[in-house]
Amino acid sequence: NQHDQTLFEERHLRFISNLGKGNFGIVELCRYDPLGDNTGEFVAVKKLQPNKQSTLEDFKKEVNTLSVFHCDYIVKYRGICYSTGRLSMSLVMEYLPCGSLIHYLENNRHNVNTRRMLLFASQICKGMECLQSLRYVHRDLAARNILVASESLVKIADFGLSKIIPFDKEYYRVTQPGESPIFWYAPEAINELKFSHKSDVWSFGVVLHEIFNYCDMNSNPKKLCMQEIGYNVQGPSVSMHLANILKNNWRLPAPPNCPTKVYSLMMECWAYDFAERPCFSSLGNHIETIMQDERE
Ligand SMILES: C[C@H](Nc1nc(-c2c[nH]c3ncc(Cl)cc23)ncc1F)C(=O)NCC(F)(F)F
Repeated sequence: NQHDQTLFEERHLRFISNLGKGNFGIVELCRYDPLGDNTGEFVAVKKLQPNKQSTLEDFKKEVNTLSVFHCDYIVKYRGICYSTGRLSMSLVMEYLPCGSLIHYLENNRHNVNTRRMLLFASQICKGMECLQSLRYVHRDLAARNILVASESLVKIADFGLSKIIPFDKEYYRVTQPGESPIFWYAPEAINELKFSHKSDVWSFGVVLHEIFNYCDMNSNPKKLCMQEIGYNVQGPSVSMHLANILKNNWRLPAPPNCPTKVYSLMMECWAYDFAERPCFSSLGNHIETIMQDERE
């Protein structure tokens, strides 16, 4: 709740480097060093940049979201830092030195086997079950938004686009598309801007595809979809072309050496009708069954 919010004093936050730009704003690597002797811990600080899409209120919602999540598979929120004059605020999170799953898989292809990939996938499922239990839809589930905590633990991050589904509905409809990651979007999200736990399941299928492609940038979802659509198609009509090929049952092709059972799991996540897609709990169980069969 609001009262046990851990407050970080801006004067003790020492900027080290920029980690990247997220849905809400930039994330910096800082050392929180109240003793001033460089013994303080590293933290990831997300600076809010209120723009047309996101306001301070939305940001406070993200803060509250993260603060109630006590899940091993969701990046840990540490507290907030009000900047001088309280004009803006920053979200302080744990810093995971291994970085995003894209970075990790690109650089560790040789020592990540099928079992390890399936372990990561089952952890993402568990993190999504946590989110779902609080009626949150992530809306930007992608390998770039998964953090690697260790060689056997990953965590979901970047809730900048996440929304709470209203209690009287099963989906959340956004007003403006913004710069959306449409290649990770379910058809109903592309066509009607409708987001639900089942549209997150579709995106999970795309994350599974990324993992089994070792996040190889030459065969990432955007590249493969644009190859199918045709590079001469530009701008807003891309989403219409993407919706069409999905309607005509085109799907991302099986990654090289991807086990048949894993590819059919992706295909289940990409059922055109969201009611036919599995839920995260059954996905998690299915993945653990495949893990047992995978004698590595
Ligand atoms: C916008 C920020 N971008 C980046 N973050 C980090 C990062 C390393 N270690 C980290 N530890 C805690 C956090 Cl919150 C981020 C990082 N590395 C490269 C980035 F481009 C981000 O949040 N990306 C989502 C996700 F966290 F999943 F990678």
